[in-house]
Amino acid sequence: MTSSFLDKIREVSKQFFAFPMEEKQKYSREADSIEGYGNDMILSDHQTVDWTDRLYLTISPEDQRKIKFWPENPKDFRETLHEYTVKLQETNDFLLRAVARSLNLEESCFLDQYGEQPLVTARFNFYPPCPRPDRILGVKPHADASAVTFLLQDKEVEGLQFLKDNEWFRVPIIPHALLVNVGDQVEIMSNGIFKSPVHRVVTNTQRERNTLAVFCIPESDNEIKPADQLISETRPSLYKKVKDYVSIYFQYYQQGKRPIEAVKI
Ligand SMILES: O=C(O)CCC(=O)C(=O)O
Ligand SMILES: [Fe+2]
Repeated sequence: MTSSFLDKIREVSKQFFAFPMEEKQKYSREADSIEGYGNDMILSDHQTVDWTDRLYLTISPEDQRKIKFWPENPKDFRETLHEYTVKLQETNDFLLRAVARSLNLEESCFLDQYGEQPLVTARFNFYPPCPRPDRILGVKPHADASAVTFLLQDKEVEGLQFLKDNEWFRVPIIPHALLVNVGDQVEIMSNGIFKSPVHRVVTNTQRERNTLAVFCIPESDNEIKPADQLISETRPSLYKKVKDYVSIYFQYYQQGKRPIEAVKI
């Protein structure tokens, strides 16, 4: 992907969030559904709400797209998103084959667990300036439910941080790079060799921030599990077999718990 193409995606997402509220609200999500434009979903009385506007869209399988939520403006939004995610799916496949090879496994052993019809979703994140960054997060600490996440960061404004050894580390801006994040499902499939890291987004008082996360997720009917070759007497299976991990995930996430704990043995 060329850097001008990455800039183009940033541009269309910025343009969308810059429209007046009436325009964006044409794509508003329904109260109990994640898909569409809106704020953080409220799933629990105990949750903290993230300081963010989002546009959440299903990309693949194509027959599951809800096109009524895909912005008509800017004019090239739909086409650009489609083109971007086609490329990302190729990147996802390439990457998972390489990861398998790096562990001396059959090349397709992770990809096979995606099933015939993997799910690809996109989350456009818009973080407005926030009066109380000392108390309010753009996204609360979480690890991703996906197998793999591709994040296109803002070119000018930082905000993402990863947790390691109880300390938060900031992610620098590399304008022409995508950040690839291992999600919980690769942690499970790799029997914990690849860890799904906890991350959060901090806010700032001065500048808005735009990012786009694309999540690659195994088909929900497909069972995922640690690859057989990664289980041995010395390294037993650390995770249960699981279907539709994303549903389990959401129940835990909004209560501030780590969903992967639910599938650990
Ligand atoms: O906006 C970011 O930098 C990260 C967003 C994120 O973690 C997510 O959408 O899962
Ligand atoms: Fe995330």
